[in-house]
Amino acid sequence: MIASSISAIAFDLDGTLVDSVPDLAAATQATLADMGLRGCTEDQVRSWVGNGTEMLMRRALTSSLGAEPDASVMADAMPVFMKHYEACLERYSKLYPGVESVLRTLQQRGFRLAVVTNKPYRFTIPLLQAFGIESFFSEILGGDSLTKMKPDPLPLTHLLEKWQLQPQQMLMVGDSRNDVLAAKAAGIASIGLTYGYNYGEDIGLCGPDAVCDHFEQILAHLPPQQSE
Ligand SMILES: O=C(O)COP(=O)(O)O
Ligand SMILES: [Mg+2]
Repeated sequence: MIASSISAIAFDLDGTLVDSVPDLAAATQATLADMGLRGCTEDQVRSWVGNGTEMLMRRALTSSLGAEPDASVMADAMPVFMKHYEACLERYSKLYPGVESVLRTLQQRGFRLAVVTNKPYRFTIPLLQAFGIESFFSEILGGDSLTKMKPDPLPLTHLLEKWQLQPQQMLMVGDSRNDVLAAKAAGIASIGLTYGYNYGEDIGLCGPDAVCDHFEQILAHLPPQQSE
Protein backbone atom coordinates (compact mmCIF):
# COMPACT_ATOMS: atom_id res chain seq x y z
CA MET A 1 0.00 0.00 0.00
CA ILE A 2 1.23 3.51 -0.79
CA ALA A 3 -0.12 5.20 2.36
CA SER A 4 -3.04 4.49 4.63
CA SER A 5 -3.54 8.25 4.90
CA ILE A 6 -4.68 8.73 1.26
CA SER A 7 -8.15 10.25 1.05
CA ALA A 8 -8.07 12.01 -2.34
CA ILE A 9 -6.86 10.91 -5.76
CA ALA A 10 -6.02 13.09 -8.76
CA PHE A 11 -6.22 11.31 -12.12
CA ASP A 12 -4.55 12.29 -15.32
CA LEU A 13 -6.83 11.97 -18.39
CA ASP A 14 -5.06 11.24 -21.70
CA GLY A 15 -3.28 7.88 -21.55
CA THR A 16 -4.67 7.19 -18.06
CA LEU A 17 -8.49 7.19 -18.22
CA VAL A 18 -8.99 7.56 -21.97
CA ASP A 19 -6.95 6.34 -24.95
CA SER A 20 -7.35 9.63 -26.80
CA VAL A 21 -4.45 9.48 -29.25
CA PRO A 22 -6.53 8.16 -32.19
CA ASP A 23 -8.61 11.36 -32.22
CA LEU A 24 -5.68 13.64 -31.36
CA ALA A 25 -3.85 12.07 -34.32
CA ALA A 26 -6.86 12.48 -36.64
CA ALA A 27 -7.15 16.17 -35.71
CA THR A 28 -3.39 16.74 -36.07
CA GLN A 29 -3.33 15.02 -39.46
CA ALA A 30 -6.36 17.02 -40.66
CA THR A 31 -4.72 20.27 -39.51
CA LEU A 32 -1.47 19.55 -41.36
CA ALA A 33 -3.46 18.59 -44.47
CA ASP A 34 -5.52 21.81 -44.34
CA MET A 35 -2.28 23.79 -44.11
CA GLY A 36 -0.82 21.94 -47.08
CA LEU A 37 1.94 20.48 -44.93
CA ARG A 38 3.52 17.03 -44.72
CA GLY A 39 1.44 14.62 -42.62
CA CYS A 40 2.39 12.54 -39.58
CA THR A 41 1.67 9.11 -38.14
CA GLU A 42 -0.40 8.15 -35.10
CA ASP A 43 2.78 6.82 -33.45
CA GLN A 44 4.42 10.21 -33.82
CA VAL A 45 1.41 11.90 -32.23
CA ARG A 46 1.55 9.41 -29.33
CA SER A 47 5.11 10.55 -28.65
CA TRP A 48 4.12 14.25 -28.82
CA VAL A 49 1.20 14.16 -26.33
CA GLY A 50 1.78 15.22 -22.73
CA ASN A 51 2.27 18.97 -22.56
CA GLY A 52 -1.08 20.20 -23.84
CA THR A 53 -2.59 20.98 -27.21
CA GLU A 54 -0.34 23.87 -28.15
CA MET A 55 2.82 21.86 -27.55
CA LEU A 56 1.35 18.94 -29.53
CA MET A 57 0.80 21.28 -32.50
CA ARG A 58 4.25 22.84 -32.07
CA ARG A 59 5.87 19.39 -32.15
CA ALA A 60 3.80 18.34 -35.19
CA LEU A 61 4.67 21.51 -37.10
CA THR A 62 8.36 21.20 -36.19
CA SER A 63 8.39 17.66 -37.54
CA SER A 64 6.52 18.63 -40.70
CA LEU A 65 8.46 21.82 -41.46
CA GLY A 66 11.84 20.53 -40.28
CA ALA A 67 12.17 23.64 -38.08
CA GLU A 68 10.36 25.35 -35.18
CA PRO A 69 7.18 27.05 -36.44
CA ASP A 70 7.15 30.83 -36.07
CA ALA A 71 4.41 32.62 -34.17
CA SER A 72 2.27 33.29 -37.24
CA VAL A 73 2.28 29.62 -38.30
CA MET A 74 1.27 28.65 -34.74
CA ALA A 75 -1.46 31.28 -34.78
CA ASP A 76 -2.79 29.86 -38.07
CA ALA A 77 -2.60 26.25 -36.91
CA MET A 78 -4.22 26.43 -33.48
CA PRO A 79 -7.80 27.37 -34.47
CA VAL A 80 -7.71 24.78 -37.26
CA PHE A 81 -6.60 22.08 -34.82
CA MET A 82 -9.20 23.15 -32.22
CA LYS A 83 -11.98 22.95 -34.83
CA HIS A 84 -10.91 19.48 -36.00
CA TYR A 85 -10.41 18.09 -32.49
CA GLU A 86 -13.75 19.45 -31.29
CA ALA A 87 -15.42 17.61 -34.19
CA CYS A 88 -13.82 14.23 -33.46
CA LEU A 89 -13.17 14.35 -29.69
CA GLU A 90 -14.45 10.85 -28.87
CA ARG A 91 -14.87 9.37 -32.34
CA TYR A 92 -12.10 6.77 -32.04
CA SER A 93 -11.05 7.28 -28.41
CA LYS A 94 -11.78 4.62 -25.79
CA LEU A 95 -12.03 4.35 -22.04
CA TYR A 96 -9.28 2.01 -20.81
CA PRO A 97 -10.46 -1.32 -19.35
CA GLY A 98 -11.56 -1.18 -15.71
CA VAL A 99 -11.72 2.62 -15.48
CA GLU A 100 -15.41 2.97 -14.79
CA SER A 101 -15.65 0.15 -12.25
CA VAL A 102 -12.55 1.27 -10.35
CA LEU A 103 -13.76 4.89 -10.20
CA ARG A 104 -17.11 3.62 -8.89
CA THR A 105 -15.37 1.50 -6.25
CA LEU A 106 -13.18 4.39 -5.13
CA GLN A 107 -16.17 6.72 -4.93
CA GLN A 108 -18.08 4.14 -2.87
CA ARG A 109 -15.07 3.83 -0.56
CA GLY A 110 -15.25 7.56 0.11
CA PHE A 111 -12.21 8.83 -1.79
CA ARG A 112 -12.42 12.33 -3.21
CA LEU A 113 -11.60 12.16 -6.92
CA ALA A 114 -10.27 14.80 -9.31
CA VAL A 115 -9.08 15.04 -12.90
CA VAL A 116 -5.86 16.99 -13.43
CA THR A 117 -5.08 17.07 -17.14
CA ASN A 118 -2.98 19.18 -19.48
CA LYS A 119 -5.77 18.98 -22.06
CA PRO A 120 -7.66 22.28 -22.51
CA TYR A 121 -10.68 22.46 -20.21
CA ARG A 122 -13.12 22.98 -23.08
CA PHE A 123 -12.30 19.48 -24.39
CA THR A 124 -12.01 17.83 -21.00
CA ILE A 125 -15.61 18.13 -19.85
CA PRO A 126 -17.24 16.88 -23.09
CA LEU A 127 -14.79 13.97 -23.26
CA LEU A 128 -15.53 12.88 -19.68
CA GLN A 129 -19.26 13.30 -20.37
CA ALA A 130 -19.05 11.26 -23.58
CA PHE A 131 -17.72 8.32 -21.57
CA GLY A 132 -20.17 8.84 -18.70
CA ILE A 133 -17.50 9.35 -16.02
CA GLU A 134 -17.70 13.12 -15.36
CA SER A 135 -19.90 12.70 -12.24
CA PHE A 136 -17.21 10.69 -10.39
CA PHE A 137 -15.06 13.80 -10.05
CA SER A 138 -15.63 16.64 -7.62
CA GLU A 139 -12.87 18.75 -9.23
CA ILE A 140 -11.78 18.88 -12.86
CA LEU A 141 -8.77 20.98 -13.89
CA GLY A 142 -7.69 21.42 -17.50
CA GLY A 143 -4.27 22.52 -18.70
CA ASP A 144 -5.56 26.08 -19.03
CA SER A 145 -7.60 26.19 -15.80
CA LEU A 146 -4.70 27.71 -13.84
CA THR A 147 -1.60 29.71 -14.80
CA LYS A 148 0.64 26.62 -14.95
CA MET A 149 0.18 22.99 -16.02
CA LYS A 150 1.95 19.73 -15.06
CA PRO A 151 4.87 19.14 -14.51
CA ASP A 152 4.37 22.28 -12.43
CA PRO A 153 2.83 21.29 -9.08
CA LEU A 154 0.30 24.16 -9.17
CA PRO A 155 -2.80 22.11 -10.11
CA LEU A 156 -2.05 19.66 -7.28
CA THR A 157 -1.18 22.28 -4.67
CA HIS A 158 -4.36 24.10 -5.73
CA LEU A 159 -6.37 20.95 -4.92
CA LEU A 160 -4.57 20.43 -1.61
CA GLU A 161 -5.46 23.98 -0.59
CA LYS A 162 -9.02 23.80 -1.85
CA TRP A 163 -9.68 20.51 -0.07
CA GLN A 164 -7.65 21.47 3.01
CA LEU A 165 -5.52 18.34 2.75
CA GLN A 166 -1.94 17.51 3.69
CA PRO A 167 0.32 16.16 0.90
CA GLN A 168 0.32 12.67 2.47
CA GLN A 169 -3.45 12.54 1.96
CA MET A 170 -3.33 12.83 -1.84
CA LEU A 171 -2.21 10.53 -4.64
CA MET A 172 -1.62 11.28 -8.34
CA VAL A 173 -2.29 8.54 -10.91
CA GLY A 174 -0.91 9.13 -14.41
CA ASP A 175 0.88 7.78 -17.45
CA SER A 176 3.48 10.49 -18.00
CA ARG A 177 6.59 11.85 -16.36
CA ASN A 178 4.69 15.15 -16.13
CA ASP A 179 2.29 13.51 -13.67
CA VAL A 180 5.07 12.00 -11.57
CA LEU A 181 7.16 15.19 -11.57
CA ALA A 182 4.15 17.34 -10.61
CA ALA A 183 3.35 14.91 -7.78
CA LYS A 184 6.94 14.95 -6.49
CA ALA A 185 7.05 18.76 -6.62
CA ALA A 186 3.77 18.91 -4.67
CA GLY A 187 5.09 16.38 -2.15
CA ILE A 188 2.43 13.79 -2.90
CA ALA A 189 2.69 10.10 -3.85
CA SER A 190 2.20 8.91 -7.42
CA ILE A 191 1.37 5.78 -9.38
CA GLY A 192 2.72 5.49 -12.92
CA LEU A 193 0.72 3.54 -15.51
CA THR A 194 2.70 1.75 -18.19
CA TYR A 195 0.02 1.51 -20.89
CA GLY A 196 -0.27 5.22 -21.73
CA TYR A 197 1.94 7.77 -23.42
CA ASN A 198 5.24 8.80 -21.93
CA TYR A 199 7.21 9.97 -24.97
CA GLY A 200 7.97 6.28 -25.60
CA GLU A 201 9.89 6.06 -22.32
CA ASP A 202 9.53 3.74 -19.31
CA ILE A 203 7.40 5.57 -16.68
CA GLY A 204 9.26 3.70 -13.92
CA LEU A 205 12.44 5.64 -14.73
CA CYS A 206 11.07 8.90 -13.33
CA GLY A 207 10.47 7.29 -9.95
CA PRO A 208 6.74 6.98 -9.16
CA ASP A 209 5.95 5.32 -5.81
CA ALA A 210 4.40 2.39 -7.68
CA VAL A 211 3.99 1.24 -11.28
CA CYS A 212 0.84 -0.49 -12.59
CA ASP A 213 0.26 -2.19 -15.94
CA HIS A 214 -3.55 -2.08 -15.65
CA PHE A 215 -5.90 0.47 -14.13
CA GLU A 216 -7.47 -2.14 -11.82
CA GLN A 217 -4.10 -2.68 -10.14
CA ILE A 218 -4.22 0.74 -8.46
CA LEU A 219 -6.75 -0.66 -5.95
CA ALA A 220 -4.05 -2.91 -4.48
CA HIS A 221 -2.05 0.19 -3.52
CA LEU A 222 -4.87 1.96 -1.71
CA PRO A 223 -6.43 1.53 1.72
CA PRO A 224 -9.78 -0.34 1.61
CA GLN A 225 -11.52 2.78 2.95
CA GLN A 226 -10.36 6.36 2.97
CA SER A 227 -9.35 7.32 6.48
CA GLU A 228 -10.76 10.84 6.92
O1 LIG B 1 -3.11 17.00 -23.51
C1 LIG B 1 -2.00 16.49 -23.24
O2 LIG B 1 -0.95 16.76 -23.83
C2 LIG B 1 -1.91 15.48 -22.13
O3 LIG B 1 -3.06 15.39 -21.37
P1 LIG B 1 -2.96 14.60 -19.96
O4 LIG B 1 -2.32 15.56 -19.01
O5 LIG B 1 -4.41 14.29 -19.64
O6 LIG B 1 -2.16 13.38 -20.21
MG1 LIG C 1 -1.49 11.53 -19.66
